[in-house]
Amino acid sequence: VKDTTETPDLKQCYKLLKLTSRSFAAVIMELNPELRNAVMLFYLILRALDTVEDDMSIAHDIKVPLLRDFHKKLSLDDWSFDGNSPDEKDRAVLTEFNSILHEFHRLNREYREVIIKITKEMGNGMADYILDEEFNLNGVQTIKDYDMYCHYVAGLVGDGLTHLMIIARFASPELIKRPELFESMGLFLQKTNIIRDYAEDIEAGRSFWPKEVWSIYGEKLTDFQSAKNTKQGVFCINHLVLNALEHVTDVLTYLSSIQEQSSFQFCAIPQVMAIATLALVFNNENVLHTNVKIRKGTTCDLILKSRTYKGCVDIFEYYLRDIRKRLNVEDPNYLKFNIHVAKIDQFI
Ligand SMILES: COc1cccc([C@H]2O[C@H](CC(=O)N[C@@H](CC(=O)O)C(=O)O)C(=O)N(CC(C)(C)C)c3ccc(Cl)cc32)c1OC
Repeated sequence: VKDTTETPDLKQCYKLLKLTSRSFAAVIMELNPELRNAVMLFYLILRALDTVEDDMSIAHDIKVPLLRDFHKKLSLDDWSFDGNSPDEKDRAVLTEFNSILHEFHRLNREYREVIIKITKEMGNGMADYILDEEFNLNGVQTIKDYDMYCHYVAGLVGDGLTHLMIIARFASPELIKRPELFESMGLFLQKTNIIRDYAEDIEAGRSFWPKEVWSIYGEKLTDFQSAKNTKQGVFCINHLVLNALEHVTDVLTYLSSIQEQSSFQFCAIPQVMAIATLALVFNNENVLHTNVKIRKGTTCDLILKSRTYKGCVDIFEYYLRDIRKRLNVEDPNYLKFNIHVAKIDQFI
């Protein structure tokens, strides 16, 4: 019989989850008990990895091996790390890592193997980027580099979660043969975040917009912040939105393969938030100066409507039409947009 007692460690883990991301934590809490702890622990381990990577006070010769070997910490009974990440909620995940480890060892072996495998690949991907001089100096170059970067930070998460759901028998094993589908689940979310976070990232001295795209519209990535380049900046946003929309058919195909209600909602909610965010950033010059967010009321509607597959398709259809209506004839992307959105319409 499954031991479902709430140990003090498990309570501590859920406290950490609520601390790290209120809204998404609620979605994880709704998951079927068979999957809830595995996903919660996977989420916290990923946050711990992110916190190490983001902690600028850790010297490279410490950080690189720590990231590459992070998956080996998951085999220890006790381990924690006193970082100096600016954010208290992120620091806690590392200082309280013992609770995560104790609960991790109570997971079904197959779940643990998936989480260890993804943690290893992501940790090594992060370490490679830290050592990649060209990436640190000039940022993301080609669209291929853009997709690869998003693979390491987000595609791998889609990979891991898909395998956890298949082990739990909540998703069709057919998905294993379609890695491009779970890759798109990650890339659609990450590309939406990268487009939306332009102003915040430039402020932090970085951006992940690929040079192959932004160099069509400007000399330097920071150019779009000055008023005279606003129009070019908006065309660049639209080009990146069009690139992200290429993942829509994969996302909808993936969602149609999830067979358990709480897992379906867990997967659907971030995707419908992302399409609503893409519609918000499309043709929106505010993105060049601030972090735009969809309204709370919209979020509630999306969560309710995304409970069924048809509801999700309706949401995507609504926002794709909305974007198409606002296409600007002088936008160089005009023709490509129309062709692509029409293709998605056929799919839907
Ligand atoms: C099949 O794949 C998925 C199915 C369901 C959810 C997610 C994905 O959704 C959240 C949703 C989330 O975390 N939303 C935030 C809002 C925000 O960050 O803007 C929130 O609601 O707080 C998200 O954004 N990321 C982060 C990455 C995109 C880097 C993977 C994420 C990080 C860890 C986990 Cl375990 C899961 C996810 C999936 O991952 C692709």
